[in-house]
Amino acid sequence: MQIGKKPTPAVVVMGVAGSGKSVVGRALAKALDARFVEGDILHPPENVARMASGLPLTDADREGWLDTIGKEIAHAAAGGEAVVAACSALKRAYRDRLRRHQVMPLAFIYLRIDPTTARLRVAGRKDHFMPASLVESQFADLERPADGEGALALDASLPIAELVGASLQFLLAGEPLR
Ligand SMILES: Nc1ncnc2c1ncn2[C@@H]1O[C@H](COP(=O)(O)OP(=O)(O)OP(=O)(O)O)[C@@H](O)[C@H]1O
Ligand SMILES: O=C(O)[C@H](O)[C@@H](O)[C@H](O)[C@H](O)CO
Repeated sequence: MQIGKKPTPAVVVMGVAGSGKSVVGRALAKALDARFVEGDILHPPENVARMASGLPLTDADREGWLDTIGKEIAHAAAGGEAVVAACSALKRAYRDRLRRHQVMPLAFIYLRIDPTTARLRVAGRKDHFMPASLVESQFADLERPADGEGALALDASLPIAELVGASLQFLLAGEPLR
């Protein structure tokens, strides 16, 4: 989809577990008429088993998973589709790994949240493999996006509609996306 004269957006909604990547990403994809790529369901079974058993993923565990997501984004973009992916993308190296697969610039929406709220949200979610005990490790790994990374940081406690509105504004304003 082409929005005005801007290029078709390719966006990653990132942040720690519980920050709202899935709900915000899905709503943003709907607003953009974009393909939604859910990172959670692209983990290999061994990653899911590791998290479910209370062990955080290592850099090595995440490599193949990031490549799968990067390729999904690139595939949609190559077909001319707008695409929104939900992926924790906690470290700079992970974001660079996602970028490596792209011909087009990749924008990031970073959902900023405090540990207590994240833990409460994850604990309150009953149908998910991620235990609340792993939230602390997510913050330990988190490297906030730096200036120049093409990221918009938003307060994850805002209502979903506001988060989507601010994301759309950022994408449509054609901020430098790399
Ligand atoms: N802005 C928000 N306001 C209120 N509740 C929210 C908001 N964003 C997300 N939530 C709720 O918090 C919980 C976690 O959201 P969600 O599953 O989207 O997070 P996530 O970042 O995708 O987590 P994970 O990476 O663990 O899958 C859900 O119950 C969701 O409904
Ligand atoms: O990088 C990671 O540690 C994982 O990808 C997690 O973030 C999960 O995908 C997700 O958040 C589970 O709820």
